[in-house]
Amino acid sequence: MQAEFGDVYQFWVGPMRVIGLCNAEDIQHVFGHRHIYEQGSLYRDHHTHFFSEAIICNIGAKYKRHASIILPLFRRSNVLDSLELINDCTDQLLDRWRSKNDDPTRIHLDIGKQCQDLLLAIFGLIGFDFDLQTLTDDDNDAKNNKLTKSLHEFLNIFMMTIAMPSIMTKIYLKFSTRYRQAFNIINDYVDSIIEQEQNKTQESIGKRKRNSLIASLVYSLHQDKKNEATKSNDKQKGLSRTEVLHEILLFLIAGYETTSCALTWFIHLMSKNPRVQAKIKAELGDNKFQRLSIEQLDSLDYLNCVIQEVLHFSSPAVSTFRTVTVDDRLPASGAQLYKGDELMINMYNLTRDKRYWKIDPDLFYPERFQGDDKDHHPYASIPFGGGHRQCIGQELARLELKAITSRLMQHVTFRDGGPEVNAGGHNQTLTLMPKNVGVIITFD
Ligand code: HEM
Repeated sequence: MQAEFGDVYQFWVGPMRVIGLCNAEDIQHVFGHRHIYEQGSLYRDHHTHFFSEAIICNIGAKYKRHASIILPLFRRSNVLDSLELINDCTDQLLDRWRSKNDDPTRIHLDIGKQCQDLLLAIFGLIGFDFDLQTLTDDDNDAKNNKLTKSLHEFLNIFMMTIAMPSIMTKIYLKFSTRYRQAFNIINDYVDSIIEQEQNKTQESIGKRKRNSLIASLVYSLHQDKKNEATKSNDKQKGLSRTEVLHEILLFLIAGYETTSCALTWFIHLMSKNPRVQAKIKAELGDNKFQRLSIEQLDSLDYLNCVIQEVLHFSSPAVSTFRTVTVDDRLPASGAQLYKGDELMINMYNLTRDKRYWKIDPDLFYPERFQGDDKDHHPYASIPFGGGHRQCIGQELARLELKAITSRLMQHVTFRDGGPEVNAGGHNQTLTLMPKNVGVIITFD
């Protein structure tokens, strides 16, 4: 669309005017003015079909109530405590690979699923103190596949219904047995997660509520449901059971899908770029197998650039939305916006826009962030969005990616499985997932 219509173009979704934005200057303005630009209603409306009470669908007082409970848990200081757990789970994945290492030429075609299993296991434990058993179970075990398959099904239906009018989505979800089955399985897991937490003493929940998502959610459950329901959103405190359920459902999906997508890209890109892999291993130096501390991870500058480049080169999220709440004019393009307009912020286009990158943006080249592109426009690479509705989980995602990739690079080398099976390309689901990934895993 940008190639044909320029940096700012419009189209209509029913009666709603949607404006596509592709220039960093206007996008910076949008993200910098939270009183004018609110969470996109196209974004919210669709999510509402799946978890209407979760933070992603909320604005105003309701958003603030949910944010006050959830946001503090995802600050960097809280997230850092999860390092050991991330290492434990990564070691489990390495053990799984080791146990299948009988044939050193085997091409692994299920890297995407392996990454999802890992990230789900990690998020289950970090977010919910709950072992989702996606790593401990054997590949063919029905139980393991049940949850990952149901989450997949849920996401596929989420994507399939994106282009449908709202009423059609409603009808589809009401009558689809595929959706019902997936939803019921996920719901059973969510119920078990809540039940496990509720079985703990109030004292224990109270103590952990500052650094455990599930303890915080369960601690905030309304004691007097009827009384709370009569209050307006700005007077209410805590969350209803449905709100807790929807938050868990949202986080179960948001907590693994995007990060596992980035990790799958990392593995694919490493297999295609032995030079980059060798440089990461050289940076790890003598720290061959020992677990790294936060300080050691922070000192890995080159790996940091690689992760930045993976998120930049193959940004898991391609766009996000904002709704205009007051008439405004965009500073760079001069486009006039009116209350009720919807903005589509094209994050992916920015990453490929030659105006913002001195080194060819179509090249996977981590060194760009150490050299010519070090001082790039701050809004030319925004994998986590921006402004007050930017990604809640970005500190956790960055820690996960750095801890997992450094641990993998301490133990294995990824090699190209061949031009066809490892051809890359992408499938657009909720994220931009790599399509053909086939790598050989060699233990160093
Ligand atoms: C590489 C990993 C990730 C990427 C690329 C990513 C990307 C994004 C993007 C682009 C947005 C929209 C931001 C905006 O509109 O400005 C978003 C929102 C969100 N993300 Fe992430 N995300 C990642 C990981 C996570 C994780 C690990 C979690 C959970 C722990 C998470 C939870 C959320 C939530 C709850 C929102 C909605 C925020 C709101 O509505 O205020 N994300 N993410």
